[in-house]
Amino acid sequence: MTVAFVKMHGIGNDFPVFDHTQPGAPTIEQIQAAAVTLCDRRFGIGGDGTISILPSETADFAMRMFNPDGSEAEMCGNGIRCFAKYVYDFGLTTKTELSVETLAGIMVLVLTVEDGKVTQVRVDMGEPRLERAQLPMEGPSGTVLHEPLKIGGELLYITGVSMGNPHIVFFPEQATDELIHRIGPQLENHPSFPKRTNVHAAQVVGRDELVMKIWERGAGPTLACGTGACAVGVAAHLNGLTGRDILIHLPGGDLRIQWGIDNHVYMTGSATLVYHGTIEL
Ligand SMILES: N[C@@H](CCC[C@H](N)C(=O)O)C(=O)O
Repeated sequence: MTVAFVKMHGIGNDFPVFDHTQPGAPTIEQIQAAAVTLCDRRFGIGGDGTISILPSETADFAMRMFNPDGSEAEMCGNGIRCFAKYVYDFGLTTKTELSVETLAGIMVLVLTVEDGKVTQVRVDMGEPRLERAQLPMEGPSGTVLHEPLKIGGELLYITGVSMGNPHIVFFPEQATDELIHRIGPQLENHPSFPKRTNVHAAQVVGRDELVMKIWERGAGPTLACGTGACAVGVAAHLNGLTGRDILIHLPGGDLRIQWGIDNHVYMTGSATLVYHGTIEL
């Protein structure tokens, strides 16, 4: 079967995007079964996960996301901005405020349109979930705030934030590639996390600015993680390191993260179309 897709990215976090609203589109089960190959950078299209656009009974659209290891993620922050650009730019909607059903709940998106194309998307990512059981992480009830954890003889102080998907954040003096490549896989697969976890090393630059390095569950090191940037923003404020409105420099670009007094986290950033293609499934 020949399947149409577009390749998109949100500050370097890249995805083959499949539109299941079109006649002749693959089923979601076919994309799930093929996710490992589709995301392979040598044997497939290549990507940090697949994004699927589906109809919804409770929102304007529904989104599903599969990681390069074939596991399904509850939510994808960079992916949902690409999703918004696709549905507007390709005429699936004329709305500039959209609701999108995800496994982490319904997200509300506000699109900035210039010359008929979406350039920026602001996403209401909902409330951060701070209870240990909501991550989930083994251990006593309560939050996971600046909690000591030994990883391979190294003592880390971790903060746990779920944005519907699990994130562990720590704050080294220098957030280097070497550090995240070493710590990331150990924390992702640590027995404390029954659903594994995304991992972020965040370096404070100022009260409203951070640099972060990323290790994604099911994907490894990536150039950006939108839900991860939200988790870093929340964790930094909870640890008294920043205010509630911050600019985060990720390896692939910048995201603005605002943790509102309504307790919702707002993420603003770009989305880019790279190319159209077809592939044999
Ligand atoms: N890149 C994403 C997150 C994708 C899912 C993640 N790997 C997980 O398994 O939770 C983002 O931009 O949020």
